[in-house]
Amino acid sequence: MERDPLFLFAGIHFNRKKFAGDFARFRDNKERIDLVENSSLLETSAVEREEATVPAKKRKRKAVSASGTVEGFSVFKSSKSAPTSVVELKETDEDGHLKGRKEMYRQMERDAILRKKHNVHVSGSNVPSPLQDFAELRTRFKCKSYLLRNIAELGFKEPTPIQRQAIPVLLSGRECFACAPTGSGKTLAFVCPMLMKLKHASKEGIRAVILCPTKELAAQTTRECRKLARGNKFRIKLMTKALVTNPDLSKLRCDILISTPLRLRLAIKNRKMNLSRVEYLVLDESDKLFELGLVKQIDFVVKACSNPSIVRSLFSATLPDYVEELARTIMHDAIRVIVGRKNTASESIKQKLVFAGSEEGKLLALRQSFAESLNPPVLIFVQSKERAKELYGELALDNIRASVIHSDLSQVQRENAVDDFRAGKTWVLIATDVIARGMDFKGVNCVINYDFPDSAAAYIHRIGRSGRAGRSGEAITFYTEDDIPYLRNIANVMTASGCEVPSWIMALTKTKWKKHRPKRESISTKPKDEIA
Ligand SMILES: Nc1ncnc2c1ncn2[C@@H]1O[C@H](COP(=O)(O)OP(=O)(O)OP(=O)(O)O)[C@@H](O)[C@H]1O
Repeated sequence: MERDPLFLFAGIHFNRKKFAGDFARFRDNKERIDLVENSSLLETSAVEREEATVPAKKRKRKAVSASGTVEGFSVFKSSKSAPTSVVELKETDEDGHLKGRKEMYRQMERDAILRKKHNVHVSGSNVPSPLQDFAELRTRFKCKSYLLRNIAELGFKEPTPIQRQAIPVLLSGRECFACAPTGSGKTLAFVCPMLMKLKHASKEGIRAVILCPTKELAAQTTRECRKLARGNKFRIKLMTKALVTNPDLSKLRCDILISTPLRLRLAIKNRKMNLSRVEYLVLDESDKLFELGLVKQIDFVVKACSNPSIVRSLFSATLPDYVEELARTIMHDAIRVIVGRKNTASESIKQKLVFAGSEEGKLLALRQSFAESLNPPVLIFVQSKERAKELYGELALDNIRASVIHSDLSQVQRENAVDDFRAGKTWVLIATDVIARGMDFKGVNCVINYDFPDSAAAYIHRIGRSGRAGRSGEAITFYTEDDIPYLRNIANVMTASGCEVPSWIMALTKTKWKKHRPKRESISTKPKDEIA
């Protein structure tokens, strides 16, 4: 009887003596690679196991699309990557060969244990070993001391789970799509290997590009990049409005460029920006970038990054199936890294649903919370800029130190709102979804969804502004009658991250989520013409 190779390598309990016969079948190098592949499959999560059991028909369809192209999006396909083995079999003679194989199995076991400990699930062939610690960056990958020093100065003692696995994947030249909870250090997971791969500043043009869905996030990522690159002479540039109006960007001296897709597209199209030397491309918040409206711009940028040895990666806290399927078909031999369960909220956030009855009820509940228990800084999300202005007006009446951010404000005003909140000058920041993704406000104690989010992903990203980097946080979501059909969707996210939900909510039928932005009564208690 053929034994399932997965069975052979079931983690640390493998009994080599008992299965010596099976063992002998795995002699040559080709099989060694198969085994490494299989062992990585072993570590897949329950979610991935579910995928393995999808009906054959579905799987067949996937297989077909994996070899074909996605309509209007075929640009990722040209990439080459050099598969890298974690354990090199150095010995060539028979004894040495055996010794090498033994060491390889031991390493596979160690990798499996480490991944299990940190809840890391991988799939793809020949997955590099996760990092034990940051020191391994030097011993295994010859990381320069400036970077290790900067990591230490930022107070990072241990790599986070996504950093443990995604960094070696990218350093091995493999493409990667990664999904890890909000606030779990994804930025370092892609910036660190990027700095290591680029090695030093060069005059050869743009060599790395990071795409972010919003200007605020692009600015934040630029700052983080610069902090990590301190002591090296990399030119790290943010694609600002001023830069994009420069008539000729063909000679821009820049190693790393961080931009939103729209600005970068303009720069390529109208300002002769040349991305043909880009070796490293990151799509941060990739599911947002793949949303309708942005996908054309992404396609344009990715095509412009025509270097055949480019390494591309996708990072997000939410990775819907359609983005994953797209990524599967367009990336070359990519490794998938998932921390925890896909599309769940960070477990360090205490989540609560509050029935507010009406719009009036929400304002009352908010005022009451401020009076009784709310511990600033607090971030409040509403569904539109009009409502942000209205709520800001109301909180001003209560003398609460609040600021507001929405798309009607100038870039400077938006930056000031974020900076004031960061610096503690304001305690409450009222926002639309413009800052729901990626923004890292370290000490946010509570996120209030004043208006119910319009999707599960929006919920996960919004509440993920608190409970970051292992800190605890709180999230309160107000709902009214209008929101009840969608309650169950949020409740599912809550239970998946360990929060309790009343049983009547779990008994509601799940509604297929359309963008849920009902027309809501005005928040304002002031006459209309007095609202700023
Ligand atoms: N190894 C580490 N140890 C401790 N803190 C870390 C480590 N790596 C990153 N951080 C900190 O964790 C916080 C969150 O990191 P980051 O913004 O990269 O999260 P993220 O996973 O990208 O979140 P989001 O999905 O919301 O964009 C930051 O304040 C960062 O400085």
